[in-house]
Formats: sequence, structure tokens, C-alpha cells
Amino acid sequence: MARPGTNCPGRHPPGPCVAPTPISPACARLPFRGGELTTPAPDGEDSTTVDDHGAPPLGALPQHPRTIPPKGAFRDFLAAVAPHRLALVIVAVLSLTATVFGVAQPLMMQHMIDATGRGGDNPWLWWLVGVTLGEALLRGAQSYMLQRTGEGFVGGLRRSLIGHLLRLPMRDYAETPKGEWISRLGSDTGQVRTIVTSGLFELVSAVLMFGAAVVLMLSLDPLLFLLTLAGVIIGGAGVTVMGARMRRTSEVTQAEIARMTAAADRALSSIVLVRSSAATQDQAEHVASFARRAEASGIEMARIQAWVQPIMTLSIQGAFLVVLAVGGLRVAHGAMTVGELMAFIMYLFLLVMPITQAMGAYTQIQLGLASYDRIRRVLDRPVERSGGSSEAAGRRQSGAPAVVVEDVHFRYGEPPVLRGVSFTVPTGSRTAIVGPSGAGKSTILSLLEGFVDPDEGTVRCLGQDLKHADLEAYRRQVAYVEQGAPALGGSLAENLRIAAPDATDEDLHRVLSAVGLEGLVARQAAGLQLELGDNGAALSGGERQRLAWARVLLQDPRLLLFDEPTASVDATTETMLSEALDKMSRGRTTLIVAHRLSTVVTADQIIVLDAGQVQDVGTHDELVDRCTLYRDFATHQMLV
Ligand SMILES: Nc1ncnc2c1ncn2[C@@H]1O[C@H](COP(=O)(O)OP(=O)(O)OP(=O)(O)O)[C@@H](O)[C@H]1O
Repeated sequence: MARPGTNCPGRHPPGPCVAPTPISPACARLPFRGGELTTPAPDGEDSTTVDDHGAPPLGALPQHPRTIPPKGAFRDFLAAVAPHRLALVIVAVLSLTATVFGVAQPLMMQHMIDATGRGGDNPWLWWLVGVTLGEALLRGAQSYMLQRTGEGFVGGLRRSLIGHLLRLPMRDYAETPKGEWISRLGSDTGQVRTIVTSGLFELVSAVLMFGAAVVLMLSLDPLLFLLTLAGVIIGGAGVTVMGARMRRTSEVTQAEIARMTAAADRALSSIVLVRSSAATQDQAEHVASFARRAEASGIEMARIQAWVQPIMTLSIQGAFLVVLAVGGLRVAHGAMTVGELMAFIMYLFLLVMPITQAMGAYTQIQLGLASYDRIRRVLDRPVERSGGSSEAAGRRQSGAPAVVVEDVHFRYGEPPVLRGVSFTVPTGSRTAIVGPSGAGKSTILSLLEGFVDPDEGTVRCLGQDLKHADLEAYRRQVAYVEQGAPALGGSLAENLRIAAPDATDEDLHRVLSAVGLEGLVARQAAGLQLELGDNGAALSGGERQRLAWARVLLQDPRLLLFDEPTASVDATTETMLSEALDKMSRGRTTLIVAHRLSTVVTADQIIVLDAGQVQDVGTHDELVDRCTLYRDFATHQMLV
């Protein structure tokens, strides 16, 4: 994997093999680095990128999420929920019936009061009890159906998203901060869920409720209705003005919270770098600065709400008092009955409630649609190709090379990383690639794994052109041990079975002992269930590396790709691993990228790569004789 600033153009004189020159500090930084995240530094600042071995780079903070959905998002959303339309129709029927029951209650109340005044039988009381109960039950059923549908819809969305996120081309992971992908899966899907579970239906039922209340109030007493309307308009205008400010402030609060979370995530995931750089206080301040801004805009929100509350209360109370006073007079003059007045007052509250409900629902829908749009943009991204030809190696001519790289050119950006690289790896041989840092060695392994495609030229492995190969099937025959040998969070057994799900406990013990890790299992009560922590943090670098080797032993691959396989082990372990490698590579094709030449001096061939070009190919002895760059390496490592 890449190290910082090692692709400086013009760093080496062109031409044949020459000694490595020091790294230029002015080297350009590129936005994509294999398997690691880098984001452009803010203007005027230098960005930092470090390999998997060391501390990860502290990425720039993601932009705060848009809260306004683009045009067409609602249409797309409706198309996506279409498979759930039967459930939604049932919910709509339940909701409509519950609303009818709801708006019927004041009318029944009116009849009940008037009938009580007249004396005699009063069946309206029972009607009222029945309708109130009925509404409660219908609302319960509606809520259950809605939650169920929401969960079903979002569950499906999450499943597609997970499948998609894990199949994106490798470059995509480097271009976008991981937190971004994760927030699509977490907060965005949650936000989308609220469109289904509350937003849409609250809006619809608020509109229905409002419309019904208006019609019934008008039919009960048009004069009182006009007075009420005046109060509602005054209150509504105030709330609308304040609502716009609330929305803007809420966006700011959300943005600050998102920045705070991203900054905390960035600092926590680079905690070793932060602590060792004595930057804890700075980072804490940095995260706290977003928290302070979120707090300030939260307080601003409280200030606005402090205005909204009295406006709402005054307009509702005012309308209520006016209705009570004018209504009382009209009752006294016989223009309306007491029951009608009571019913009218109940409708007054039914009229106001939906206004606030609709405003909240509208905001929820907007936020949900913006989230849905972000999810859709991930789902629209092409994934790494699957399928293709899975030509079995059996179809290859016997004796054909396992790997043929022909005139490959590749670039992440500028400058190109590989320039006309060609080499072959005979089947069953052990080949090493050596060269200065940044020469393009790990990039070659990425090409051989099919993580990236060459811009020009061809890469044929195990008899297939990787551009057209079924990568999943191909990778089952290839073991790749990354630089730094990262481990998966989880147990030791899970880490081993990732490549061989059917391996028995005996198999696991066998490979662990082959790489000298049996002591680790024996020492721990948890045995194979030993938890390795985040990224295998509970293991030393050397143990992680040996674990990666144990995984390879389980996998039984035909092609072995190693990137710096002994970078973090001591001399004794290196000797032990070399023996294991000898056993492992017997009958298999092995390609090793190494800085430590002691690992590769016995290789059948060594490819010397410099500045993206093959400088020479030969055995250790041949290269010591004729390649200046290789001889310098060997001399520095006291191998000549
Ligand atoms: N994902 C990436 N995005 C952009 N540039 C990259 C990326 N990965 C590697 N590079 C650049 O490509 C060049 C070759 O990197 P590569 O990791 O292949 O070198 P290497 O020879 O393996 O180096 P090392 O020995 O330090 O691991 C480097 O200049 C590096 O900065």
C-alpha cells in the first residue's frame, strides 16, 4: 500500500535502474489511495496520507447533508414504495375511517347535550362512547400497519444498500469517507422510514381533519366560523414566519451535529495518532467547537419557539374566548343550541391541531426525501462487475504462465503509476517484486486481484483476462495478504473462517500452529472465540500478520499474493514464516512484494520496479551483478 508522497514526478532520472532518491516533500497528493481514505485538504493546507501500517489520515469533514430534496425525489420515492401499495391502501382506509369517527364525535356530543336538555332517552351517549372507542382501535390498527409497512420498506432498502455498499468498485471506498457510507445505512434509512410511518399519513390525515372541521364549522355557524378563521389566519401567519426561521435554524443545528459526529469519529478512529501527537486537547476543542455551535443554534431554536408558543396560544385562546363570548350571546338569543356551541368549540381544536401536525409532517417528508435521494444516489452507482467468464484453469495449456501482465498502464490521477509494465510469472514459481516506496508494487497486486482495471494493456491470471473474468470465482483461487495484514473485528475463529467458512476447529488449530499462534489460543480461556477487537487491535502487528498467513493456509489457493508479508515480525518469526512460506508455496504460484530482500533472495525471479516501470528481472545473483538499484538495496540490507 502507498506511503505518503512517494509518486513525485521526476523524482528519478528516467532510464535504467538507478539508486533510490529521497522523497520530495512537494509530491502531489491524489484523492484516491488503495483501500485508504484521503480527502483533499482545506485550501492552503497540506493533506496527510499514511499507509495502513501507521496511522490513517485524518480526513476532511463531510459536507453537511442537504435537507431540501431535489425535483423528482417524491416521484422516485412513490415508485419505490409501490410494492407496498396494498398495505398502504389498507392504512389509508383505516385512517380515513378513524378521521370520520374523529370528526363525528363533536356532532354526537352536540346531539347528546341537546338530548340531555330535552330529557328522556339519550342513545347519543352510547354512540359517542362507541365512536370514541372505534376511533382509538382504528388508530391503533393504522399505527401497527403503518409501522409494519415502514419497517418492511426500510428493511428492503437497507438490504439493497448493504449488498450495494459491499460491492462498489474499490476506488469508491477511497474516494468517499467511510462515515458517509455508514450514515446512508443508519440515519438516512431511519429518516426515510419516517416518511412512511408518520410523514405521509400525518399530512394526509391533517388535511382531511382540517377540511372536515372547516365544513362542519361552516354548517354549524358561519358567523362564528369567520371569527375563528380570523384568529387562525393571524396565528397561522405568525407561525409560518417563525416556521421558516425554525427550519433554517434546525438545518444549521443538524449540520453542526453532523460535523461534530464526523469530527469525533475522525479523532476516535485515529486515536493513536491523536494521542501520540499530543493533540488530544486540540482535537477535543475541535470537536467541542461544533458542539458549541450546535448548542448555540439549539438555543436560537428555543428563542424562536418561545415566540411560536405564545403566538399559537394567544391565537387559539383568543379564538376560543371570542367563540365562547359570541357563541354564548347567540345561544342566549336562541340562534344556536348549547350542544352546537360545544360541538363548534371541539371543532375549533380539531382545526388548529392539524395545522401544526401538517407543518411537522411536511418537514419530515422533506428531510426523508432528501435522505432517500442520498440513498438512491448510492444505489445508482455501478457496482464491481460480477459474473463474466469463469474459465477454469484446467482449460489452460499446461505450462502456461500463471500471470501475464502485458504493457500495462495505470493511473489514479496524475502522474501515471504504472507505465508499460510487462512481466510473466511461471506457474508454480516464486516471484518477488521489489523497488522503492511508491514505485507501484502494491498497485500491481491490486491489478492482479482485479480491484482496479488497467487503463491500457492486459492482465491475465490463471488463464483469464481479468477484465472479463468472474472476479468472485477467480478470487476464490487467490489468496491476498495485504500490507499491514488488517484483521476483521470479531473472534479469532471468525477471522479465520472468513476465507474458509466450512473449516473445522481442528483445521483452525492446525493452521494456527503452523504459523506459531497456537500459544495465543492456549493462553486464553476463550480459545478460538477470543475477541480480537476493532481491526484486530488486541493483536500485535506480528500476530496479525501471522493470522493472515493462517488464513491463507486454510484457503488453499492456487495463486498467492503477499504485500510485505514479514514487515512486522521479528527475525525468529521471519525464519519460521519463511519455512511456512516454503511449504505453502510448494505447487502454487507465489508473488511477493517485499522491502526486506531476505524474504525473497531465494525467489525464482525478482522483478525490480521503479517509478512505474520494470527496470530488470532476474535472480538475486543476476540482479546484484547488473542492476544498480537492486545492488544498492542488497548492500543496504547487508546481503552483498
Ligand atoms: N488509492 C490511491 N489513490 C491515489 N494514488 C495512489 C493510491 N494508491 C497508491 N497511490 C499512489 O500510487 C503510487 C504507487 O503506490 P503503491 O502503493 O503501488 O506503491 P508501492 O510501491 O507499493 O509503495 P510502498 O512500497 O511504499 O508500499 C504512489 O505514488 C501512491 O501515492
